[in-house]
Amino acid sequence: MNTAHNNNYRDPVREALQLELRRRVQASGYMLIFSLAITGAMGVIALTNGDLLQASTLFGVATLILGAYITVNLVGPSSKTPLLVGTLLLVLYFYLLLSGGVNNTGLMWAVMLVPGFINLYGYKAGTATLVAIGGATALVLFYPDFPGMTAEYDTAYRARFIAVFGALTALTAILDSSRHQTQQMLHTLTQELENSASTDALTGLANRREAYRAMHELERRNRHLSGRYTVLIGDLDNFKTLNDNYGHAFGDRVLQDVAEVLRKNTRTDDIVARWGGEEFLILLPNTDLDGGGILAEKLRDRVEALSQKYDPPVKISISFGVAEGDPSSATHGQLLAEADARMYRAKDRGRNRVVAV
Ligand SMILES: Nc1nc2c(ncn2[C@@H]2O[C@H](COP(=O)(O)OP(=O)(O)OP(=O)(O)O)[C@@H](O)[C@H]2O)c(=O)[nH]1
Repeated sequence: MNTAHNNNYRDPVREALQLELRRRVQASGYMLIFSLAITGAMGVIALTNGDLLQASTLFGVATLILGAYITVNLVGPSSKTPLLVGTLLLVLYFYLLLSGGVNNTGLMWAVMLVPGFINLYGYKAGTATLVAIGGATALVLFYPDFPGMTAEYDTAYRARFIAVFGALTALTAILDSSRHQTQQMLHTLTQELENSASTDALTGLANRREAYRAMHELERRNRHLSGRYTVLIGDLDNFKTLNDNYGHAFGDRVLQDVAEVLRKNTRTDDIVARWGGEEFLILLPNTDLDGGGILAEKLRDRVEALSQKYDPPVKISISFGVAEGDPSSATHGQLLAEADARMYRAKDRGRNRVVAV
C-alpha cells in the first residue's frame, strides 16, 4: 500500500454492488406486485366463469405471492430475495403453462417473465435461466401428452410462443448488457477519479488527503485491535537553496527520486505520502517507536546516498521526526504535532538526522 491508494472512506465499487442488489430487490418487489395483480385478476375471472378449482388455485398462488411480498418487506434487502421471487415466478409460470390459466391465456402473461428474470439476475445469469426455461417450455409444449398438461394449444400457437419468448429474451439481454457496460464504465471512471484524487501527481505517492484517510483507518483499527502504529515526518534539508541553485525542474526530479527511495525501502503495508512541498509522511502499522526510528535512520541514509547520483554531486539530505500512536488516547492530530515538533528539533540540531524522543 505504499504507492497510491485506491480505498477511501467510500468504496465506489462496493457502493455500486450494493446499489445493484437494491435495484434487484426493488425489481423483485415490482415483479411480485405484477404477478399478484395477474393471478388475482385471473382468479376473479375464473370465479365469475364458475371454475372454482382454478379460482381457488389462483387465489392460493396469489396468497403465496402476497406472503412473499410481505416477508421481503419485513426482512429487508437480502441477496436471497431475487432467488425467492424467481422460484415463485417459476412455480406460477409452469402452472400457467400446464393449466393454460383462464381461457388458455396464461402463456400470454408468461412472456412478462423475460424482463423480470433479467432484471432479477442480470443479463448473464438471467439469460441462462431464461434459455433453460425456454428449453423446458419447448419440451412441455412439444412432448406428446406431457404429464399434468391440461391446457390445449394448437401447434402454430406453441411455435409462435417459443419464437416470441426467444426473441424477447435475446432483445432484453442485449439491452441489459449495454446497461451493464455503461455501469461498468461508470465504475472504472469513478475508480480513476478516486485514484487521481488520492495520488500526488509529481511523485505518484499518496497525497495528504489519502494520508489522512489512512491515518483515520489505522486509528479505527487500533481502537478495535489495540494495535500500534508509528508516524515519520521527513522534510528535505535546504531544499529552497537546491531549487534556487539548480532550478525548479531539478528540484522536481529530486522530489521524485526521494519518493522512489522512500517507496522502495518501506513495506507494502506502510503508507508513504507526500505531505506537502518537500515534506513526506510515512505511516507504519504495527510498528513501535524503536522500529520507526530504525527505519527513519535507514531512509535518512538512503536519501543522503542520492547525493552521489547526480552529476556533479549535489548535497541532498532529510530530517525525520518520529512519533508513536498510543492506542488508548492519542489522536492523529496530537501524533502529527509530536512528529512535526521532533522533525523541527532535528533541523535545529543541524539537519540530516532522526529525532524520535
Ligand atoms: N521543485 C519543487 N520545489 C518545491 C515543491 N514544493 C515546494 N518546493 C520548495 O521547497 C522549498 C522549501 O523551502 P523551505 O520551507 O524554506 O525549507 P528548506 O529550504 O528545505 O529548509 P529546511 O527545511 O529548514 O532545511 C521552497 O523553496 C519551495 O518552493 C515542488 O513541488 N517542486
